[in-house]
Amino acid sequence: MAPAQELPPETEAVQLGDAAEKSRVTVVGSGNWGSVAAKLIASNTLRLPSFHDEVRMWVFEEILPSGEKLTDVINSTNENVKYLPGIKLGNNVVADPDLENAVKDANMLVFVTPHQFVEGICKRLVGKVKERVEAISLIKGMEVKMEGPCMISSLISEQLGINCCVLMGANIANEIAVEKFSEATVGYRENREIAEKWVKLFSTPYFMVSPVQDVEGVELCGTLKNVVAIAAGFVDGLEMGNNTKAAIMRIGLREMKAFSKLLFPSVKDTTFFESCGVADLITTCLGGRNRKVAEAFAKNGGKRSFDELEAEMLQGQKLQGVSTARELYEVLSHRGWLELFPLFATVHEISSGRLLPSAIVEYSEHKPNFSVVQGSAQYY
Ligand SMILES: NC(=O)C1=CN([C@@H]2O[C@H](COP(=O)(O)OP(=O)(O)OC[C@H]3O[C@@H](n4cnc5c(N)ncnc54)[C@H](O)[C@@H]3O)[C@@H](O)[C@H]2O)C=CC1
Ligand SMILES: O=C(CO)COP(=O)(O)O
Repeated sequence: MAPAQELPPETEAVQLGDAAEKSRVTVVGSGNWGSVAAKLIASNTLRLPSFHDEVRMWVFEEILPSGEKLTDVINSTNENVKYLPGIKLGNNVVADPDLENAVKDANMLVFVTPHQFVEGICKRLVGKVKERVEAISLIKGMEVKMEGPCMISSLISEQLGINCCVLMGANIANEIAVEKFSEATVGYRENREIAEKWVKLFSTPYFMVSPVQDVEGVELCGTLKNVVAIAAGFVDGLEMGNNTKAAIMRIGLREMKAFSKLLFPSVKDTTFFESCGVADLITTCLGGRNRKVAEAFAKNGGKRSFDELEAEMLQGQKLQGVSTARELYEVLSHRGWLELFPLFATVHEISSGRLLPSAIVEYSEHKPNFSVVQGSAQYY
């Protein structure tokens, strides 16, 4: 591959922009990916005249074993010592434990927390954000409501009354933190100009971002691949080898595509070939946290719970795949789709203790066999 090129400077019109027009960015979240996102953004706000230098980062406050507050340590060392140790975030990143204060001046909000916390955060933000704020979600997950599944970007949009794009991709945070080359996809609904602004805010020579007009497709890719990664981890824990894992990834990708299109017929086939699709599926099944903890779960024969393993192995970082599998299962049962998605369904049945990890490749009643289902379902 050709060496990464320097990014072009902003156009003269943007450079001459009045200071009042500059955008202020706040990152809502400061976990492993949240901290890397703040670092990426902070390198660009310093470089690009259309943004204020400072990047606020809302921190869910916690007390470290040393007795110090995480926020204080981030601000004095410029490192998130708990979730991204050893990496300088940039002196223009300011950690703020006060959610309202962190967002009040922002006109660009980057949401990047584990998905289970977003609804509570949005409730606290109602009426507290600026009027014409733009948002982007880096969160991989969904909520299930009485009315059906609700993507996180829609939840943010609906609760706060603001537009919300998404950024997803093959983005293991620790690799991007040390500036190894990777790609990402920005999903947007209608406004290409806003999408381009997000692309500009995130792009660096080692982080190449492309816009795609398919917000649901991009977000569902990022969400569903975490369930496939749990299946890949089971296969690793059972030492079933590369062919089996490749089969799981292939079947998983087909289920991702089928489910996405059933839910949103507008989802584009081409989205699955972007970084948010097949590339994210591969990297997560090879090197992600969901895979790692699912491997340990299978090695223990399902006798130690995911919660216990997550706490022990990830030390505060959160898995998304197990809860997404549960949420997905609710949708599949409610709509009578369980038989169409045997891989998704089996992941939940194993992770909730109803089946043994070996069931991931076994015959069962609702799973006649994977190939029959693939051949017959019109949705594939
Ligand atoms: N880490 C990675 O490599 C990548 C993660 N993502 C996605 O980004 C999202 C955020 O993940 P990470 O930044 O890695 O977080 P993480 O997994 O490091 O999660 C821990 C974060 O949750 C916070 N937290 C704990 N309890 C909380 C509460 N009650 N309310 C609010 N926050 C609380 C912690 O303070 C910490 O900031 C997830 O949806 C994940 O799937 C996406 C791409 C890569
Ligand atoms: O989404 C990710 C990479 O793109 C990270 O996946 P894990 O949460 O499994 O580490």
